[in-house]
Amino acid sequence: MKIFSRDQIYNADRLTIERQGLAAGELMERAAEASFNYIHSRLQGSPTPIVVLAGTGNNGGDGLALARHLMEHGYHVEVYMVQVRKERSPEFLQNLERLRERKCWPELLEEKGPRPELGQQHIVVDAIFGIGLNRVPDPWILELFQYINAAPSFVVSLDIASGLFLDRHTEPGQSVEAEVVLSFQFPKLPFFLPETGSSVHGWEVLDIGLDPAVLAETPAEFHWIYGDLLKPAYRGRGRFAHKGQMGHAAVLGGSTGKIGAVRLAAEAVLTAGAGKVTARTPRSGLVPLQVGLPEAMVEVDKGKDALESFALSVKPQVVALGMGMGTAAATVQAFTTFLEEKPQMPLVIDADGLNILGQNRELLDLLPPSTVLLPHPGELKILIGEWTDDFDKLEKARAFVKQYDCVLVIKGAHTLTLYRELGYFNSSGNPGMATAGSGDVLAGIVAGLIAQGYSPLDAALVGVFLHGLSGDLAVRDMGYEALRASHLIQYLGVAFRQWLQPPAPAEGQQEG
Ligand SMILES: NC(=O)C1=CN([C@@H]2O[C@H](COP(=O)(O)OP(=O)(O)OC[C@H]3O[C@@H](n4cnc5c(N)ncnc54)[C@H](O)[C@@H]3O)[C@@H](O)[C@H]2O)[C@@H](O)CC1
Ligand SMILES: [K+]
Repeated sequence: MKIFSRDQIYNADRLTIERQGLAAGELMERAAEASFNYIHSRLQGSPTPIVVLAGTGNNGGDGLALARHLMEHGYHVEVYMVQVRKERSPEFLQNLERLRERKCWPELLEEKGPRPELGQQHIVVDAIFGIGLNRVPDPWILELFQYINAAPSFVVSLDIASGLFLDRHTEPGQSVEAEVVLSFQFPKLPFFLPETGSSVHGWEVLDIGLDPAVLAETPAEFHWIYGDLLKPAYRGRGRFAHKGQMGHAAVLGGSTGKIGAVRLAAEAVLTAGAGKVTARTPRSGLVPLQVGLPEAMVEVDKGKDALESFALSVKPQVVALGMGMGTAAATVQAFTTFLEEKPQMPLVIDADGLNILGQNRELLDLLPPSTVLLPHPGELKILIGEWTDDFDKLEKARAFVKQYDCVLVIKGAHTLTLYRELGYFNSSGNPGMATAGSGDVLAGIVAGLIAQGYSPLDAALVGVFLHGLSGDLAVRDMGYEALRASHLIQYLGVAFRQWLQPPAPAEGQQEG
């Protein structure tokens, strides 16, 4: 699903109005009806009091139109006009008039004056600012946000949590915190970034019928990725498949005390469907790997505790390296030699592989095109430098990807994969996956997919998605606390099966 910029949203609105020959206010009416349907289907007419806080732009207009629908269906609604500025948009005024025709006179909420009572029994509809926010709100409005956030009411924001900028950083505490955002047509970029996403506890995309051709022909820089979108990438297995055709991945890494990382990655390679895996570790890895993972072939290095050479006696389709590897001088030298010899297969680089690259930046220039790098935030910092906020991080990461022509997978909630000009946010996964070895498993899955012929980008997107889905399935049995990286491998088969099931009826709901 595309994530549009502000200009793209306004443009899609405008073109839809033109092409569908809509009257002024028609799209707002659709947004209000969709929001009403969402709320009504959940409240089912219950006498919950609803407080609508409307700004004076089109987001406020959405709020007023929604209030009208709610009142017409017998809900108890109090409407407040938050005087964010003197100007009022024409569609706001149109909807204000419609409310007045129905004998509803919204109360003005200004800098001075009383605040509405917001109790546990209330639902608050936050329609103060939408995507039109272009400067930090006045202090009294920020205080109003704080007042709303401190209240025990359930907050539903229209389109975006008021105060969040669509395309730049919002300081903590300067936006409404929404239990759910009813986001029109597209999810919004700040939902996916840790700093701003934390004020959006859940979100739902509501279809307001923007012109499908406009949506299709507008290229988006960011995408929200879920399983059905990835299905065309599935490569499957022929009936006459044998292991020699299903790909061979090598996993290079480990150091004494961290051999388990290689074991997890190698096991994930096989569980993701690759035909063969070779693990290359220091000598101390031989016994644990042979005993722990009998399906793997093991090559040991002359170094006892750390890798001193990356020279493989086999010719795999992909090499995953770095997990548990350490940064001993001999290992750095071995990695350097390996890159200088221009490896002829795709690489998947994780953990200490990334640390070595960050500390020896000349090596970055030696990476084969489309190398997959899988940093967590700490490793990302080593690669791209410090950032001031998430939007700055995005910019720096995109510049890095452009410079080194790599697939950069930034791990975390909504793992973000960047390649060339585009970014893809993942939809699966949960906080239980924040546990040791989780990244090793991901690297193994991605390598296992590349071995089978997936492009590095497809392997990253599918791998990240299945890894998260596996975590979501595992957590149902394990709970968040007990979930360990091994479980992500254990549930991978079920994740594959669930991914490939026929699509369920479309529903946009998503926990943010
Ligand atoms: N354009 C359309 O056809 C549609 C727009 N819709 C709604 O319209 C919203 C966008 O509406 P607007 O563009 O009117 O913008 P907003 O309603 O978000 O904001 C209103 C106006 O306030 C001003 N403003 C910005 N920052 C301010 C600040 N800090 N203090 C005071 N004033 C400030 C801006 O001039 C802005 O246009 C969307 O988020 C969505 O809710 C929906 O009705 C669907 C259709
Ligand atoms: K809002």
